[in-house]
Amino acid sequence: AWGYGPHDGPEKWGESFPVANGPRQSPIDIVPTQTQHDPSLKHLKLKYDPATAKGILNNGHSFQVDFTDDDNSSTLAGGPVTGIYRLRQFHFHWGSSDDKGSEHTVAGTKFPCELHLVHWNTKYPSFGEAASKPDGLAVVGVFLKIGSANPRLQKVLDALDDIRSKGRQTTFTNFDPKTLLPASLDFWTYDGSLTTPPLLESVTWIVLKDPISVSPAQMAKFRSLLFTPEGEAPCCMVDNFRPPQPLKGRKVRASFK
Ligand SMILES: NS(=O)(=O)c1cccc(NC(=O)NCCCCO)c1
Ligand SMILES: [Zn+2]
Repeated sequence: AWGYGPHDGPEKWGESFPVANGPRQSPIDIVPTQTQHDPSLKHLKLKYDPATAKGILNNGHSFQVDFTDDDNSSTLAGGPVTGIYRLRQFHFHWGSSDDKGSEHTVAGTKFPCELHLVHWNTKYPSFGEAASKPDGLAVVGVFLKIGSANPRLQKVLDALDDIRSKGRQTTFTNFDPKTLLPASLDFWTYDGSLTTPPLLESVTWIVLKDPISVSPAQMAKFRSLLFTPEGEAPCCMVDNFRPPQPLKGRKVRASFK
């Protein structure tokens, strides 16, 4: 199976997932001076019901907070998308040190961490179905920047003690992911893919321009997780990011001037 190490990491994924070298792979380096402001982009409409938060899981690649997605209680609309997309889960990617960790970069700048809020298009019957369609998914990316401790992250970080090893999960309820977003919803958008295998080219990326804060101590909590299941030699869950991929002629649009 795939991972982030020297033998199973991003440089090897193409052997099992040839789409790794496809025309719309993610992440990318966003170069603001080469983006185009698109005044026709609508504002992002995010409606999240805290009651849809269900659980938190260490899946061996990251950890994710899962939401019930059997109705339109938590949705994304507007922005670059047509129709209504349902929130499925959010997760993070981070580094072994504060100088790296994000998947998207901004004019070469790496952030220590990146949050992904994953939504699927309700024109399809399920996430699994949507994940194989070119307009199936919409992922909101949020950069985390080292600064003061972010109180909004604390409930998530406090739950990590219960899911240290791969396969561990616990209940995680009454949480509004909107509290994790920056004040401004200004964004860049482009057509891309999942950043992990199966690397499906089904994601409309919506990357917020403004970061949220995270403290060094909070970053240490992310790094206390393990890639490995209980009973195996422990391997710290760090550097679970794919590096930027070739743009291959794609345009990156900005919702702001
Ligand atoms: N990192 S991301 O592009 O936001 C993204 C979003 C939704 C799913 C995925 N990747 C997967 O679900 N991969 C299947 C196995 C992952 C862990 O079980 C990646
Ligand atoms: Zn991700």
